[in-house]
Amino acid sequence: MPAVANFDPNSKLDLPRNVADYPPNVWGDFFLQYASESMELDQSNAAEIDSLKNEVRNMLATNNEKPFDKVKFIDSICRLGVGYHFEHEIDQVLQLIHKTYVVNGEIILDDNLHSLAVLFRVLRQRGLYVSPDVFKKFKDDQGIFSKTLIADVEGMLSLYEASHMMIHGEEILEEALAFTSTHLKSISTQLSHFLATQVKHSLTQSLRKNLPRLEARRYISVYEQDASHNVILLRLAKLDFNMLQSLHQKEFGNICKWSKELGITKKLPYARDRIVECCFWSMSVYFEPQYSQARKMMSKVIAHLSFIDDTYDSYGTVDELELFTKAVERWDISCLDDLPNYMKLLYKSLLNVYEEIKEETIKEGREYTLSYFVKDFKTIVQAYMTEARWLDKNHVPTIEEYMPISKITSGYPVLSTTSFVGMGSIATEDIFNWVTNMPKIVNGAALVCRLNDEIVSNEFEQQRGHVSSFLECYMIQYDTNREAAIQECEKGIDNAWKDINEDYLRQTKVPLPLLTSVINLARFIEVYYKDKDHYTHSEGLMKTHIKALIVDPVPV
Ligand SMILES: CC(C)=CCC/C(C)=C/COP(=O)(O)OP(=O)(O)O
Repeated sequence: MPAVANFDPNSKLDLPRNVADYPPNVWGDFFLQYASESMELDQSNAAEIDSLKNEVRNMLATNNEKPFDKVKFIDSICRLGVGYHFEHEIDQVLQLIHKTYVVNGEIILDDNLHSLAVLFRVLRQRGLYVSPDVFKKFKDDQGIFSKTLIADVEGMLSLYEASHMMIHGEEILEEALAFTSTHLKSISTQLSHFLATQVKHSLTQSLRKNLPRLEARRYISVYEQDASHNVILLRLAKLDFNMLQSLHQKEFGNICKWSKELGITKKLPYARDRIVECCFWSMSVYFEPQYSQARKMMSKVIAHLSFIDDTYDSYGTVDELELFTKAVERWDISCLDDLPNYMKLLYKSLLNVYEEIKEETIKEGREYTLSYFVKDFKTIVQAYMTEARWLDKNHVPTIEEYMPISKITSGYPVLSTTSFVGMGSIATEDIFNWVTNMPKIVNGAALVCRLNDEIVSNEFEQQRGHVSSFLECYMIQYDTNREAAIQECEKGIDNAWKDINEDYLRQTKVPLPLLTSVINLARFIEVYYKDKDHYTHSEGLMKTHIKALIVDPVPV
């Protein structure tokens, strides 16, 4: 039995515990250097940023440009990560374009494939419906996409990116995705290094499924190499990126300091020590300065979910877990006495985080958010308990039993709700009612999380005792093999994205920033649970990305 199994002198030593052999934390105390009392934005370039913002705002307001040029300019602004400064202006321009050039969903403007595909994607990204029939004219007499398009790499790439906005029943976008993926892959060896890099990147990480801040970091250098780039916009993107980065650094520093003082990772050595990655998770949900406080709360909640997940998945015995579940159901500090020592620590710390959240929401007059948060938190802990009981009894659930529970234990329903707690008055009580009743977009994000996690984590988890995964349940229920089960997962993920896109388009009562938070949760999974679980194995891609986004400034 691994050494950590007996770390708590008051826990029962003779009990079998499924301790996982998690890799250590890869950051140590690195971020402590950035801890800071003052959370003011760095003012050194503030005046220049303001003046650049004004110039870009004026460019957005001029009416003498062709609609396609305007849309491409807006696309660059958004990809460069500075769209949040111009939400109102961008909205006005796109609403007007939609009103003028889209009739009954059909785009009535004409241009080449690249321009039409960018227009299609940009409008849908704003939640404005446009029909994909605009791409029909690029098909030949046999009804398939014309081979002549293969030479148009820019058009193919744009059609590929546009196809990821697909909703259910859009056959033409399915065909577009298959066509562009196949041909972009096969021609990539014949392209210039610059173009081949763009193609390769898009094929592994489409724009729709990529995190905005990662895209900004990458696109700044792509845009810079485009001879026709807008110098003002580029300079704004660079300065703004670095200004926000220094805020993120302070936030990471402060949370690391809090975690070190709390000392919980030392006291719960069976759990993953991933505080930096938890900060990165919440920074991926929203990066804008107005969500600094929201990130702080969310990082702490993610950290606790991670400890609790490891307690249920690995160290806790089923009897101890029953006690912890009851304590969470009662949500009262008096439950502390019922718990074994190591759980006391976790429970107390969880309630402290809750008190902090409560204080903040009371300050904002938004206490109504709290009951929704607590309800979702209880639900996830009860679902963890169901999984622990299954494991204890060696019960292999049917897919019908497994999916509703495992969508909850993906953590994404409670994290969607948590993300809204810090988003201010746009997240009204009606919206909390909506988000906590598993709307399609949250269900989709939970599925993206659960099914991707199943594909990449299954073997590592089954080495120790772990509740049966989707793959096992499916293989047993349908008497089939692993490949078929993985295929079913992939199909589920594709469908989940269509649900996400559909709900995103159809929601008129939910402001886009809220929907974007949920999409960003799904995107995080698409990046960090793709080829492996980079949260648990955080030394590779995860570390490289954290370094690029939080540590290394963009050269200016
Ligand atoms: C989204 C949330 C809740 C983040 C907190 C950290 C966490 C539990 C990650 C998933 O771990 P895992 O891959 O071990 O998940 P599971 O145990 O569900 O397979």
